[in-house]
Amino acid sequence: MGKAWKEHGLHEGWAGLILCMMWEESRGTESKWSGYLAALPSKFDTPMFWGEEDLQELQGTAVVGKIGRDEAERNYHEKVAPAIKSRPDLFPEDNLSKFFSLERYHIMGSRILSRSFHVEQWKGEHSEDQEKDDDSGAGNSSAMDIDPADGAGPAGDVPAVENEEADAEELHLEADEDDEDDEDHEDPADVAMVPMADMLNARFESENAKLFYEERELRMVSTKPIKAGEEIWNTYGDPPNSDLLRRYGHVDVVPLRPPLSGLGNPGDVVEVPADLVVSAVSEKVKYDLQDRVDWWLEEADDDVFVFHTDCELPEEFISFTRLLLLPKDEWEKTAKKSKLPKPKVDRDVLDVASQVLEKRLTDYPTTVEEDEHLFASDAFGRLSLNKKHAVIVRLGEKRILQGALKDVRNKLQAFAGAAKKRGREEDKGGKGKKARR
Ligand SMILES: C[S@@+](CC[C@H](N)C(=O)[O-])C[C@H]1O[C@@H](n2cnc3c(N)ncnc32)[C@H](O)[C@@H]1O
Repeated sequence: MGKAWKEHGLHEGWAGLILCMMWEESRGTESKWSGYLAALPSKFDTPMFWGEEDLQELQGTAVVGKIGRDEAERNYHEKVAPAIKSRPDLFPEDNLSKFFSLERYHIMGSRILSRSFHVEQWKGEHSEDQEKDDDSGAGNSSAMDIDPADGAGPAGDVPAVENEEADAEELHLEADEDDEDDEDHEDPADVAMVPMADMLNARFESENAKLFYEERELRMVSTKPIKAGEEIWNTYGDPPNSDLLRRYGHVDVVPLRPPLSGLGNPGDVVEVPADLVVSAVSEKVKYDLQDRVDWWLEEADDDVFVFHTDCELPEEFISFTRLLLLPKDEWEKTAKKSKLPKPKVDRDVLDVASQVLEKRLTDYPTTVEEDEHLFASDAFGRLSLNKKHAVIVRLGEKRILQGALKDVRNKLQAFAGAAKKRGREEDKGGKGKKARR
């Protein structure tokens, strides 16, 4: 890897890959990728390109904090623009506004975000052609040519394919990865554009084809019989709608499963920050919670709890809430043993959970009832695509919160009912004894 490449920080994150793609595009038909690049879209429905008014509609959802526009622009100004300026031989002045603008940078970034594959470590030898490419300087590199550092393992089960493919690895679209820690920390060698393989759409649990690669060959293989005229679906890892929208600009709307009903994405999630639990508990107890919080972050490292469409309280959420509620002596014992509290719900945990869920629901500008009503109305059909997507994403999150809240309230009622019954029995028992005395 060239020294200058590293000095400009182009070896980390996506900036270098984006610059390569912009450079290839600037070469027009001289680039061996020109046909491919010309077939890629330049318009995206992802929130990266939304105006302020549409973004407001996503308030409260996991999308808002993850768009990464500022970070991308910082990379452009701090890494890419200085690199471009330093090599007028590669990036001539009259090409700059057409091919190397900030706008083109965002477009290339979005092409990668929506179309790249996460590749396995390249174990084969480089062919002569590849070596030539590698040697020809920063602008001629590509993700497939770079020696990867630590390759990611294949995702999921390898479906039964013909014998000769037994050793093939699955190549999965980037969304399979938990990209919480964002693209900027990614090793660019793990990210590859794969022309043709990126033609396929995906829908929740609809996959009937998968991409495999052997040492020198990529193969898209059907994994189920596909009738003539049927769509061939790849998988993007069935992410929640918040991620589908952020990365691809579309959402999944299919039948939901109990306890939820209606249409949405069964892969949806909602994030609940641990801070909300700390606030709710601190209203109930007099002691300081900081030691417990610090201990939790050391031991479990979860500052956000992820709720799924089963609407259950996540085990980590219960364990953390119990930790904060432990009497002093038990907390000291727990800290000594370095063992997280068992995820067992009791009245106090449910009380806290109900407060937390109610509070989390107020992060959204509209209520779940308002969105359900809008989603089912004719007015929904008249909304712009962005607004429709925003309603579907935030409704999906709110349904989980509401489902979890309903379950918590039912359990609280059951506790209250059981306590009343116990009280009545004790009363009866007490009176009985008195009477006997
Ligand atoms: C890997 S590409 C798939 C090929 C794409 N259809 C194309 O024509 O270039 C991913 C993009 O396809 C579109 N897409 C994939 N699955 C979709 C779906 N279920 N509904 C709507 N759009 C979808 C989204 O725009 C997404 O950004």
